[in-house]
Amino acid sequence: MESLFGDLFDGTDGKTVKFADVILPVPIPKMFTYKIPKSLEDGVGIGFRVMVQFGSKKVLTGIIGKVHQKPPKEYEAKPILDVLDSYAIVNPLQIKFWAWMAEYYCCHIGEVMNAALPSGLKLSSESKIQLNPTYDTQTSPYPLDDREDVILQALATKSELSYEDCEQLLGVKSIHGIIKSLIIKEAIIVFEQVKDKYTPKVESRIRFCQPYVEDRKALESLFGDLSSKPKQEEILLKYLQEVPIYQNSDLNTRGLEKKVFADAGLSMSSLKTLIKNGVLEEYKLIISRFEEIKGNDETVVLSEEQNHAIEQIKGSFLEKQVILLHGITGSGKTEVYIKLIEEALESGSQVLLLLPEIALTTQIVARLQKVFGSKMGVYHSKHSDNERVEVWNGVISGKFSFVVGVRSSIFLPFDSLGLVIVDEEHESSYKQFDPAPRFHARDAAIMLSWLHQAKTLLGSATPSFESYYNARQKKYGYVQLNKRFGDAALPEYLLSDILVDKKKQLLKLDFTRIMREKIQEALNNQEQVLIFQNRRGYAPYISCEDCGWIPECEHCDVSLTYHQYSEEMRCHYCGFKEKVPKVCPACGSGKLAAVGLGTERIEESLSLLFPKARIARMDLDTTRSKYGYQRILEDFGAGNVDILVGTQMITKGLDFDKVTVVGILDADRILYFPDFRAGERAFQQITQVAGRAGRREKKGVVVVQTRKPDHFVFDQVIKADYKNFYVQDMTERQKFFYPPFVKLIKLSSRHKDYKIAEKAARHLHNLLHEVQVKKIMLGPEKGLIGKIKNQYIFESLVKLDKSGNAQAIFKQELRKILESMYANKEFRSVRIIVDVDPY
Ligand SMILES: Nc1ncnc2c1ncn2[C@@H]1O[C@H](COP(=O)(O)OP(=O)(O)OP(=O)(O)O)[C@@H](O)[C@H]1O
Ligand SMILES: [Zn+2]
Repeated sequence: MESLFGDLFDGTDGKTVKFADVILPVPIPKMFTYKIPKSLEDGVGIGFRVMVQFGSKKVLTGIIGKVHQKPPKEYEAKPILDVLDSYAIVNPLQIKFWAWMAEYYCCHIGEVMNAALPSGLKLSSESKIQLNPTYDTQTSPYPLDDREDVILQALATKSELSYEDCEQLLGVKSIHGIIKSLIIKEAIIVFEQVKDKYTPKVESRIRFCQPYVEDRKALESLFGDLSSKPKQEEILLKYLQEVPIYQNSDLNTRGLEKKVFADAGLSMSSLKTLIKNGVLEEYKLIISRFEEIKGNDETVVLSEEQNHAIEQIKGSFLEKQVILLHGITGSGKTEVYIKLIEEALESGSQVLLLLPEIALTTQIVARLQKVFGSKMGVYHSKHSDNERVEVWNGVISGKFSFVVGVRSSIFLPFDSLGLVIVDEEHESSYKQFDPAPRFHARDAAIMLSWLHQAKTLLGSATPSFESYYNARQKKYGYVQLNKRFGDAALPEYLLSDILVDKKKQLLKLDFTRIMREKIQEALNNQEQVLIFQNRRGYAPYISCEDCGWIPECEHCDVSLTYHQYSEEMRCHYCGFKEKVPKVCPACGSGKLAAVGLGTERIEESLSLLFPKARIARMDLDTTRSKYGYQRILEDFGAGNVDILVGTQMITKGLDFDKVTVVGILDADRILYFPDFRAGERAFQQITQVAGRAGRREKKGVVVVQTRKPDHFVFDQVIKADYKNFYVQDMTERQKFFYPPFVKLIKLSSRHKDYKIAEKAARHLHNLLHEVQVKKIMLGPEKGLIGKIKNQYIFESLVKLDKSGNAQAIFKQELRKILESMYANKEFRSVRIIVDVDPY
């Protein structure tokens, strides 16, 4: 073992040894210190991926978060085994950002790293075995059994075997027992082989061998030689036609895609001969997965309002870091963003535009691509892992100075952001609920932007109340766009009372008379209709008309949703599926009926009510494929569909000129949601769907079906009186201690044993109660859904005072309490989930 002295000083030059704190993908809330071996010292720094030994058996890959000269106190640092990169794939600003996120959202920095890196950059390691060089069959005190012998013999000829190889070799399902025995007998050694998961896309290309490029005479005589071989001649002529090296010999370097020859119907065997004879050569080129797109300078003339808003924004940015752009639906916010993005790019900064869900905003992306072309990277979940790595690397190399993306794009390796825009900033899809980090991308983006000393613009027609509150408190700047672009009018609302129509027997297949009339009118005029219902499947549930039995998920505390198309009932929480029973399992009655409305059922009803109309549906079930959304929206945009039924997916940012009627089938579902933000969400959702109607010359109509037409939310939505609604709602929130007046933290304890889950929740609650800061604590009680995937859930809610350092103290204590709980044998198997800002 090395002496302490030898640990600090390496070799004879007396220089201090360097250490690296490495972020590892393990659920332990800290970084781990390793020694940087002299041989690697020049090749590493913050942001490099390294391999290290973790524990006694495992080899893990992590990222260096810090380099320093302090050896760890509690343990002796092991050396870094290897460095995987020749440049830092993560920059110091990102590490700062990760650290902030772990701190704020009370999670581990390793979890943040996991969320941040595209999986193509994460390394997978695979366990392999090799012969232990010190092992000798003759002298070993432990005899091997037959199966162990087979493995050892195989290792004598092959230097390594994977677990899978061994399983195949012996024809067994699980090899672990045998491997363990071989390790104990010291016959083999297990090691991890790291595989880099990203594979660049390569293209086969053809070009002339250099002598023919340099020497024109050689080329001419070559054609002479080939005059009796027309097929080979054809190939060369095709090449020269596409790559005129006579005019510019440099062109040969890039050559021609091999596929071109095949596409032209030329002989592939002649091509092979030319390569064999040293005339042409084949080589591989790494190419981008993204098509080259040229921006065109299509000039849009901004309206007076838009210009005015831009001036105000620029003025306000002189004083404020964050500005809220409150522009009504259809007011033309996109063009305002474009102008600001152009200016930021011209000044040499990077720009990030966040959208709630790219797949749904294909329209905006298409518009932006026209302006910014290949400067713009697009980053979202429907991209493959390899495509994501290319965007990541493109940001590092400078290829993409502007990125449009969903919430995970805040993790891209930007180093000089100048502007961050968050479009539809009120959208709940910016919040990541599971797994940790449970962050809100808008809030995190503001922090990111601050770290870069950049500006943030939040845009929405229906701002979140937090952002509006911050604007009214003058913490944010505030700019409005109060008119629709091109003088389009806001739509008219018609409230249609479901109960009245029911009584008068005017309700047909869940559609009220007014709703049916308005749809018919639109169809007669060759206009389009959007129908909104935030529930997919056929019906929320099935019920027995005789005994009231309702089928429930075996693993979760929820009823199963009926999907008629596949004739099954599914759990939307865990994916559990079951065929619909023929008779009620409780009472044997055959009267099982579907209750409630899902998008599938609405689609069916519409086809019965309007047999001539072309109807499409857009929800999670119809958009699972990569281009699912795009296809439906393109079809709708091209006028191939008259009525589009959908969930909240159809509310976001859609801009279609022929939509004149929007129908909301069951507004009460939106109104009565058990959450302190129910009112705010209802106002936002109704205004947003409605905002899809009448975005051009013709005024739109919004038909809202409800059992409560005099609910106060409707009144405010119709008057488009955002401010008044906000003021009323805020009075309530202040009275009952809800955000933005307090900070909310939700803690849930999950366990498969009901009693243990409950006990842990109580224990945690009591410990937190002791923390000496101003707060209110609720619970612990059974979660709104008491069981998910066989885990019972108990929740506590903490309302923290926002002033002073209550938050910091509380989070610090919380961390200690969690550690003590994990150290407690009784609660070790309980999953405790901390959710900061759980909304
Ligand atoms: N200066 C302009 N010149 C021509 N067309 C414009 C201009 N500004 C906006 N438009 C058009 O007006 C329509 C509405 O604009 P946009 O989609 O940007 O609205 P928005 O503010 O994002 O609305 P929402 O919040 O409803 O998504 C679009 O069709 C857009 O192309
Ligand atoms: Zn379930």
